[in-house]
Amino acid sequence: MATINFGGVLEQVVTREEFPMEKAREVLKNEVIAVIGYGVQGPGQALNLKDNGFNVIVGQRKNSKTWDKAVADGWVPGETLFDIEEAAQKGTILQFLLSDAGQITLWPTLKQHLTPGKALYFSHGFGITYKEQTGIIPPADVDVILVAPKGSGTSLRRLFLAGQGLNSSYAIFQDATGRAHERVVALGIGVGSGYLFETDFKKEVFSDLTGERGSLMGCIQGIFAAQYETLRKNGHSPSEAFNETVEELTQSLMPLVAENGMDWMYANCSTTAQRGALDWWKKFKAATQPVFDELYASVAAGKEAARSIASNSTPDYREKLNEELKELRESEMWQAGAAVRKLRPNNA
Ligand SMILES: NC(=O)C1=CN([C@@H]2O[C@H](COP(=O)(O)OP(=O)(O)OC[C@H]3O[C@@H](n4cnc5c(N)ncnc54)[C@H](O)[C@@H]3O)[C@@H](O)[C@H]2O)C=CC1
Ligand SMILES: CC(=O)[C@](C)(O)C(=O)O
Ligand SMILES: [Mg+2]
Ligand SMILES: [Mg+2]
Repeated sequence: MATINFGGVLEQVVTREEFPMEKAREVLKNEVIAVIGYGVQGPGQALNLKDNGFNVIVGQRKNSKTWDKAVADGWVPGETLFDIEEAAQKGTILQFLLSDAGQITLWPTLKQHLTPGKALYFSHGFGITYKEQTGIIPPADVDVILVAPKGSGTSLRRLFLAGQGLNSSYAIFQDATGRAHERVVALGIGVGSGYLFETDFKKEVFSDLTGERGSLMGCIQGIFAAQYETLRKNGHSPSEAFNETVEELTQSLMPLVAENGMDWMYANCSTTAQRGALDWWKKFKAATQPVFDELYASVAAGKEAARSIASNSTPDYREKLNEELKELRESEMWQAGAAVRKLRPNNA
């Protein structure tokens, strides 16, 4: 473990330098890693593990779209692709990568295959932390571990193919074999993490649910929509409003933030912009702080979990989500966005 100073707080991280791929392969050489579920994280993690030389099989419902996707990705039925039960029986490490709601349905089946010494692996603290709601209570004689890539499974795969890596957190909920630590770190390196930072199941799910509802996904759409509306109300055209709200941010300014931080992005803008941004960010912070505190409380109380389980357990949940996504896509702002994207020189 390397000790790294994160803004004045010392934390332990695991990097690829100190835990190289050869070591990970050595640790897991006698394991069969069964990736259960082939949605977004499933493909990213399974393909990265396979390409990194691990022994991987995939478990997925037969006669489903994702079964066909697994076949198209090169998994061979009867050799490396099985129905969920068969994969769970063959695996020594079961990577439970169904949707959080799907995990509840499948748990009674999966549990039967968690024989002593196996490891149960999650990419989210959800099932374990909200056990009153999920009923997921693992037997005492298996390891229970977590590697949570901090990003989409799609990005995990893309970054791997580009020779880079996504950061992940890792946690141990139960160490039955004495090998939980080496198993979880080896898996974290194997799925393509750039480095791993330590957490626990509860902290992982509380921060993750806050982040995706907050600044990563929910809040950002909210502030885009609010600023766009103000500009439109005041007579600005859709192209002007979209450029000044989204396009400039994603194309020009966020890459600078990613590269070297907020002050660097500010420093590369005009002194006029810097003056205004330095004055106004505190006002926006004060306005949104109560909403973030409300959000965190809702996550901690299990209300966000309850809502997600209830809405993702209905048979038509996918259609309903697609309808809501369509509404977003067809809003004037994102239609303006589609037109703006087409005009980018590299798309033209
Ligand atoms: N989407 C992402 O990139 C990220 C996901 N995670 C976590 O990884 C885990 C997997 O998430 P996703 O890949 O997004 O899942 P997903 O929502 O794409 O579903 C994964 C698979 O579960 C199957 N499934 C759903 N309900 C089922 C049921 N009742 N019976 C059998 N199969 C069922 C689906 O067909 C799909 O193949 C979750 O715990 C999630 O919170 C963590 C980080 C990022
Ligand atoms: C991609 C990710 O990390 C999220 C947003 O937390 C998720 O998909 O659940
Ligand atoms: Mg996340
Ligand atoms: Mg999440």
